[in-house]
Amino acid sequence: MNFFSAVSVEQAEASAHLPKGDMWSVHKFGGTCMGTSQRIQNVADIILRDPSERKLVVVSAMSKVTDMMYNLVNKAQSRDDSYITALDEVFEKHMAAAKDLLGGEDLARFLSQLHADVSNLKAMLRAICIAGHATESFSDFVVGHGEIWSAQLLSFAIKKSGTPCSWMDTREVLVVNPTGSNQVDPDYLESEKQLEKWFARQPAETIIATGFIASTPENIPTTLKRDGSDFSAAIIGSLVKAGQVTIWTDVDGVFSADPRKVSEAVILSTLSYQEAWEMSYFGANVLHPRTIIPVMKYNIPIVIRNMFNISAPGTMICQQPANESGDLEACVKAFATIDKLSLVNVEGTGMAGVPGTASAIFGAVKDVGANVIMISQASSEHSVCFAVPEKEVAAVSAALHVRFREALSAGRLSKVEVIHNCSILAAVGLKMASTPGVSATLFDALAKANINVRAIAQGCSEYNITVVLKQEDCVRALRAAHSRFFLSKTTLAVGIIGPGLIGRTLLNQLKDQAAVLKENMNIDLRVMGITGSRTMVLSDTGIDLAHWKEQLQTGAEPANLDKFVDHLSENQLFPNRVLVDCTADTSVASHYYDWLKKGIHVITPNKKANSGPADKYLKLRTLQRASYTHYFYEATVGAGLPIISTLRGLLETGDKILRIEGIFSGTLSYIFNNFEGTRTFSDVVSEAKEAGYTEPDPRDDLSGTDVARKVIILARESGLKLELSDIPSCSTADEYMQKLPSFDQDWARECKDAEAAGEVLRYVGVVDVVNKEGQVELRRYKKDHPFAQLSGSDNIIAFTTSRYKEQPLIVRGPGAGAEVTAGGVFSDILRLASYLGAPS
Ligand SMILES: NC(=O)c1ccc[n+]([C@@H]2O[C@H](COP(=O)([O-])OP(=O)(O)OC[C@H]3O[C@@H](n4cnc5c(N)ncnc54)[C@H](O)[C@@H]3O)[C@@H](O)[C@H]2O)c1
Ligand SMILES: N[C@@H](CCO)C(=O)O
Ligand code: NA
Repeated sequence: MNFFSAVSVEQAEASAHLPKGDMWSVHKFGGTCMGTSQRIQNVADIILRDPSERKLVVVSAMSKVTDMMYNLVNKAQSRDDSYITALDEVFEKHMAAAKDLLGGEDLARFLSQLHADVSNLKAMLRAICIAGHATESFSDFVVGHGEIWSAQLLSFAIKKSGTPCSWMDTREVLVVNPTGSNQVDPDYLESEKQLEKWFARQPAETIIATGFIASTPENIPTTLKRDGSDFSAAIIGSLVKAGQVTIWTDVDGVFSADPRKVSEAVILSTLSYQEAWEMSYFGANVLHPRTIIPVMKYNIPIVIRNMFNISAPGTMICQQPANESGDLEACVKAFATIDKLSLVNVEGTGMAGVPGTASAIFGAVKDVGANVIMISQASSEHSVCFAVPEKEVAAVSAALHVRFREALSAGRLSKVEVIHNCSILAAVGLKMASTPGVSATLFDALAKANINVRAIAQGCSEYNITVVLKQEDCVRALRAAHSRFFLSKTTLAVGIIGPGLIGRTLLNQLKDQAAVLKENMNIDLRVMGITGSRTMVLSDTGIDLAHWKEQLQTGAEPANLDKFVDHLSENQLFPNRVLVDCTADTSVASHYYDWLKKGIHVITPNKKANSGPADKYLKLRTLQRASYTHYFYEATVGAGLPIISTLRGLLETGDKILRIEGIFSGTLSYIFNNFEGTRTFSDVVSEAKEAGYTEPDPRDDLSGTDVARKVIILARESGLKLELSDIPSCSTADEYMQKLPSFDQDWARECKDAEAAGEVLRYVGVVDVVNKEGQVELRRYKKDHPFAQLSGSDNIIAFTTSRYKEQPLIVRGPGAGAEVTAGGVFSDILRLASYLGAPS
């Protein structure tokens, strides 16, 4: 019966990776899987569920047993008598497991064999103890018992259910030649012969084989050394031409990146043999490369599965990975990193065209026994750089200085330089070779996370692209690259400074919209910190925006802007970070330069930076233009109205700005539109403040300073180098405003005069690009003029340009207020997300 027809859909899906037909299905269970009697029983159940007709199961010793066995040998060698009690512990462990698992005759048979083995071992260890020395084969013989006992236990556990099952001592079958470097080479021909003999003696359809152990051609017990039982399974898989080799472990499969470093890492459903190779080189928890070779020859798929989560389908390693979509994202399978490296750079004009330089360099490296992790040389041949482990670099550097002493002193080589504290980030994927844009995307992701790449290597096989970076940047780089290829969503860590009117409105808008953005646009916005002038709250994963106010009151710590910024910039979860300055503070604005320099994007409605001293402003803009770090400030002029973006659009497409004229103050607009003499002036000003139109200090509005700042911002945007002090005295507005309430008659008369002329009074700002000046003044406009038609807090801005000469381009609408301003800031955040790669 096919077991899977009787089980859940989930388990049926799990069978998708099981081989079909009468081919052998090979399984391997490591020590952890065989850790307890219960686990051995679970292993038996998994085997019994495999519908394949022929099954060969390779097992390791129960967990910790191999170490216990080596310990026995070591004790005996050093003539420490406690090897006897240590052997008793090994015996007890297996006896207890057997008693749990088995009963009756099976138990008796296992125990009597265990007894016999243990007394043999005791005799052998005594001999070792007397000699004070164990040969390698002695020790291999002793240690191999762990596998023998676990294979026997499992085979009895399977037999218990009525399924015939034999166990195989692989020392009778696997023949290997030691290679000297703690490795062995299988002798496939000889092993195949031995295997045929074994089958002739013991035809069986379910076989439990010992992992790890083998024999030399002289029939001396040995082990597969560091490649262990995975290698046994792969060799046996290739000998029986298995339909599949399943490696059972305690993880769901191969991850797209180290899940301890990248919480969004995903399990890969397929990997090619070469990709698995690359990943294992980079220390991913995959198979040892040697394990892949035997099965690769016969195109036998290897499947990595989690025995503690049977419903997970695992990762299939095979020749032609299925379900490849061919898109950019599918080309990069995984990312891996290696830390603690140094780059060595050998440089000089005397290298170009001189054969033998590379050989001399790497000869010297080899002489000190250092391992070269990657090499890069551009075709100018003026420098060769390579990465070696940090602990080997001193010797390498010394050897190169000795080897090239003459060349260095003659100036043919200019330097042998060491760059410490480096890491490698590698993107792995077979299809990178045939897909344009992969490296561009990788480097783009790194650039956008403000990560500097020190060296690059990519062979033409293109299984991997390797970049060397500063070790401190490595995890962030890994996350930036991983999120670009795997999440395809733009993740942004946001820090909000100044949760006043605009700040808290923005936080509310973010709260209401975050889920929609995530769902529809793959934009993941996380507010990692909020700071006011007295307290701040920080979070590593994102503040709950429904409760930030309470947190800022109760769970908060004293505000500290440096700490706040460090918290955001040291955040490892999201590579893209943005500070949103919702204050009107000059000192906060003075930090933008440093933040941009750190790769933190800046968004603000605060006008102080852009209307402050011109040299500082220019320095800021120059830095920002030269980097991938963004600075957006749409809400500084006309709040949420598209003023800056309209101006930019005109300029960037080659239009010439002649004049920008407008009503830039929502507060003044409101006052002009509502002060009709029936209410007191201070009442109307209070209304404007109440409505959220005024600056934190309303005198900025009433004095005309706020308008002057906006004129400066637009003038600079248009290329004029103006200072705030270049705007002819703005005090007119202040004086006018002050007079306004007390000289009601004057005010009424002025209005009347204007009215009689068919005109109205308006407080306007002008950027006169032609004459390179800015003005702020009270003007009279005809009633049919667009500037005369405003209501509420409306702003209106007219751009006269070469293209819009007869009729200016006009933007009009509410130019102050919490919702529209916060909306303008929010849309800058989304503009940033789209610059960073969010879908449009
Ligand atoms: N109100 C509008 O319609 C409008 C429109 C466009 C632009 N803006 C600009 O938006 C900004 C905010 O305006 P608002 O009305 O929300 O002001 P607000 O006074 O209500 O809020 C400012 C907040 O910043 C905090 N703050 C001040 N200095 C700080 C510091 N050094 N560190 C941390 N927090 C600090 C204050 O405590 C306050 O909570 C201003 O720059 C303003 O010019 C406002
Ligand atoms: N206080 C400003 C807010 C918009 O910058 C105004 O009244 O226009
Ligand atoms: Na705006």
